[in-house]
Amino acid sequence: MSSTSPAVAPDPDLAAEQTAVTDLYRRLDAARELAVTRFRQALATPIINPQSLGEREAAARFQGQRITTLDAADHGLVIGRLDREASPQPLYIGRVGLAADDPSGDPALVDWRAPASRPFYTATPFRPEGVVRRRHIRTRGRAVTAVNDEVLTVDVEATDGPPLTGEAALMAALTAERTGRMTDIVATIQAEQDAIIRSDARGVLVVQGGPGTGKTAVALHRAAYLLYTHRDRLARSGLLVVGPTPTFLRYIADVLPALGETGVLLAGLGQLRPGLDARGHETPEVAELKGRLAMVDVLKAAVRDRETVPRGVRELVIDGVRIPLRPVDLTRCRTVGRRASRLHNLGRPAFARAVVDLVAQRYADRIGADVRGGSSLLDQRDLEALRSEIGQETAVRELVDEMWPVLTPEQLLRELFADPARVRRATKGWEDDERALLARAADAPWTPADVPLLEEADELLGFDDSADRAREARRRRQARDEAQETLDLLHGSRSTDLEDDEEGEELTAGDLLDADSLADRDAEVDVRSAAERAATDRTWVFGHVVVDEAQELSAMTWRLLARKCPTRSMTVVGDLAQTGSLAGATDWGAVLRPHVGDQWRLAQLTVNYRTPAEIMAVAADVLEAGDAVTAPPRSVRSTGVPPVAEQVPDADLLPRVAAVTTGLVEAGGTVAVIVPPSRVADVVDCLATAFPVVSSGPAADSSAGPVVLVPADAKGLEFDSVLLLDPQGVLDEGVRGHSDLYVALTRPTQRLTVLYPGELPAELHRLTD
Ligand SMILES: Nc1ncnc2c1ncn2[C@@H]1O[C@H](COP(=O)(O)OP(=O)(O)OP(=O)(O)O)[C@@H](O)[C@H]1O
Repeated sequence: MSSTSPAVAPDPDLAAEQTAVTDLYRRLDAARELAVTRFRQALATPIINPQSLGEREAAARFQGQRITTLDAADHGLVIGRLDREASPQPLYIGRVGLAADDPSGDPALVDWRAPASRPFYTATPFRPEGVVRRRHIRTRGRAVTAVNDEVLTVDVEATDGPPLTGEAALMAALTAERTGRMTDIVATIQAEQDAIIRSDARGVLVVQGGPGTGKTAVALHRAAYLLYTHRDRLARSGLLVVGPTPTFLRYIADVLPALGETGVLLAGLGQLRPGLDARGHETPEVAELKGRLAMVDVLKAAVRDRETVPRGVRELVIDGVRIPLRPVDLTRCRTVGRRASRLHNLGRPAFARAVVDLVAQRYADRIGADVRGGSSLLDQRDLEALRSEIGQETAVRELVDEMWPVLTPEQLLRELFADPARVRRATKGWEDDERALLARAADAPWTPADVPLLEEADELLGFDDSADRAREARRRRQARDEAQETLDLLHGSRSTDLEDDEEGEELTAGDLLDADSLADRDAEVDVRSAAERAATDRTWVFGHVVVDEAQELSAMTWRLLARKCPTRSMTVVGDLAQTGSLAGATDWGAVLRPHVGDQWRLAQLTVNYRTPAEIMAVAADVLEAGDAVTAPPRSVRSTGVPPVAEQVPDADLLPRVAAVTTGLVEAGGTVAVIVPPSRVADVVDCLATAFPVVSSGPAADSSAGPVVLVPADAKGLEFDSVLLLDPQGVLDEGVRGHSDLYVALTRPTQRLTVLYPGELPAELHRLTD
């Protein structure tokens, strides 16, 4: 427990803080009014050319974002204050920065991410960092409801574990009912979390921590911190946050705007390919296989397999002339294509030209030979014309398409997985039962495990953008000509009597600009944010990537993320004890080595802010039984409410589930029923008769009613109450049963009930003791 003693401050303090908070809200309102005025002004700016349109859009966007940031800060604007040795004035800390009237002194409110705020999170009686007193200010709406002080200059004795910062405020936050959405922790960030949030942006930072240690919270606050401290760079390049499922992303989506950030792209594992939302299902074994790095070679082989040479001699008939093409000649054409580009689609034009040359030559030989007994009648110009005609011949085009089709990644994968013969050719040395796992109906929906494969295929295929480039070159030439005309007009119209008078020469647009830069200025300005552009551009490179529940990512997904972040500026958070997927990680070094070698650093979180000690003790037994490589986290609080286990005969199970769920709903807050996959349908049917809204699966929403989840879908989430049904089923049905049970047990913030038919698994003995 904390080494400082929280005390409820007397009323005069409350009144004084109310005055300060009211003043800060007045400044917030003024700042917002100013932003709204500027926003309107920006919209009213007349558009005289494309450039002014661009500028107008950019200004409106900037002010729009500022309004969003200020709006988000309205809730709980002020979080506390620091009284410092060096200054008679307190320093107020809040969700945004607000300027003071006197710009030479402290700001009226310091943004929680600014360096000056740091002691608010890190100062302790052992290391007060110049702070005499830290005051947490709690508010509801704009009213101050409590202030909690910590005096940091008192003598304290060392205690076990790290001291808590702002214990009273922290406990109030932790015991609050959950809403189904994550809230920010700006007011109560703890020192070990703060060190991670503000850690250097460079390199790969891995945050390993048990359930409820605030990994997700810390990752999101770090994202907000980096966007604040590296504004310019990240505004240009954007920041990607990767989470496991759409439900999880919805759960965290509110936090970043609440932290004042809008320029972040959130993506689930099925959404890492722009334009695709892959939600198909597949077995863990298939997902694991598709997640292996060996798939890179499979795809390479599959692409080469689409560059084929017919087995025997192929005869084309052109204008009645028979032209035999031998495999050896066509193989030579293929070699020309392969040498021209590493990428399949980009090699095709060279291949096609080689085929046309070959056919044209043979044709010329034939018609030349017919007339003059062997020597050609055609000169170079005739041959050129002939080539052009041959290139239009349907038979030639069909041959090119057959031997070297233009391929999209979707087409490559669809046709590969739907054809066992193709799979066999692309998987030399594989066992047949593994090959069989890759089989997929051509019209099956894409799954998250397909996403890195589609992206990899893109890397191998490339796309032929020569038509786009030609179009762009034409557009530029035209713009340049028009710009030159404008400049000529301007030049022609300037006064001639000043021509020789250097002193008094007037400058015209033509002196300052050349046609190219004028054409550039008129080019359309793309005013979308980095996140918006990144969402549609698969070649986008991010300035920083945050990965949550990172233990679930396959090797192929890591490869994809490494491509999207060549600077390797990444924050990776996860828990090896919770890995549920077969493709997931059991060792951070092994996962990261192919991409960064040993160039990554590890930070650990050890305190569980979610699960009460009574429940965590049960979860810790499961962790141990599963031969975990990690230690369980230490719970920060206990509720005095022990978890309950009840044996129920199978036949009575569903009615009992309905009754217990009703009791938990009545107790208040969010409720989840966590079940093994085989029981989902029955439990949903049963609860649907008792509650107006019951949701389940990746889209489940606990703010609307109880949710029924398998452990994989509950990952990362938390609920006030959890009913765990059939723990033995969870152990048996999961590919990593102990991880799944551990995840299920660590979701509640208040109450846990376990219902089991048959025997209680030995791991849970504590529940019956
Ligand atoms: N410093 C803090 N102040 C207040 N609440 C906190 C703090 N740190 C964490 N929490 C709360 O603890 C809960 C658990 O945090 P979070 O979900 O980030 O943990 P996690 O490590 O990601 O857990 P899991 O591994 O189960 O996904 C959340 O409700 C979060 O808001």
